[in-house]
Amino acid sequence: MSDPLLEIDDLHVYYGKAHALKGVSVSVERGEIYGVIGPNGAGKTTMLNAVAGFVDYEGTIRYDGRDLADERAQDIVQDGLIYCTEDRDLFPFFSVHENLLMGAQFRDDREAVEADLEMVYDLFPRLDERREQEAETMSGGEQQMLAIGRALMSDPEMLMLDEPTIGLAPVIIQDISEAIERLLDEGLTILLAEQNSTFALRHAERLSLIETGEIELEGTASEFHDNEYVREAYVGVH
Ligand SMILES: Nc1ncnc2c1ncn2[C@@H]1O[C@H](COP(=O)(O)OP(=O)(O)OP(=O)(O)O)[C@@H](O)[C@H]1O
Repeated sequence: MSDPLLEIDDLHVYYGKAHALKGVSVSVERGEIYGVIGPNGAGKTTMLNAVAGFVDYEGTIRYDGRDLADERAQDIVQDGLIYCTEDRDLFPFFSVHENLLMGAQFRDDREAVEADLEMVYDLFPRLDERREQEAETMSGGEQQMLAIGRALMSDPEMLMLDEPTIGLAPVIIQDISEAIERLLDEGLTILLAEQNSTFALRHAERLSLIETGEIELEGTASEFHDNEYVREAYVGVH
């Protein structure tokens, strides 16, 4: 039975005269990972930015039944929707531990926050080994893990991830893959924007392909695998 947590309907975004998103509709079911793939400049980040309220949009975005046009960014986080941007937005001079605590800034239950800290350290042992290290001195992969860990510290119901594998070594991508699978097992809902189609197809149950601001294809992972155009243009299997 359909139980959408996030519903994006007929989304349009303009940057001046440029029409960056041209009527995009996506529905993310509770507990699933939904992938959005597409080339540079397709509009993936713009879509996530619209959901986060970072850009003006036309159309409707509903989270858990509520119209996000009526909510402020802080309310969205407190309602369980968190966004891990491509820039990661860490506090560079704060330690790993301090960055993680910043993720919990809207929470009151100290015991639950402590438990989630341990959950994040268990999920990412590389962070556990670097609790006191300043974020700016960490590798790109460690920073990505920290950004995901910090997002998890808000105790989200839904996580939006923008290009979490960009520029990362396969061994680090594997660590992030395993973390994502564990989080899905625990019931987290994920909206994943990725140019790395192999990674997106490995995890996502359903996907959309966006090109120049429009959804060109929508379907299940196996439908994407079977699609010759997707294989040739995005997965590199000829
Ligand atoms: N702030 C902005 N002002 C003007 N144009 C923008 C702005 N942000 C994005 N764009 C344009 O909107 C289009 C979609 O960009 P977007 O960043 O959403 O694509 P993307 O699919 O996330 O690409 P990438 O994978 O390279 O991040 C691009 O043509 C981009 O140049």
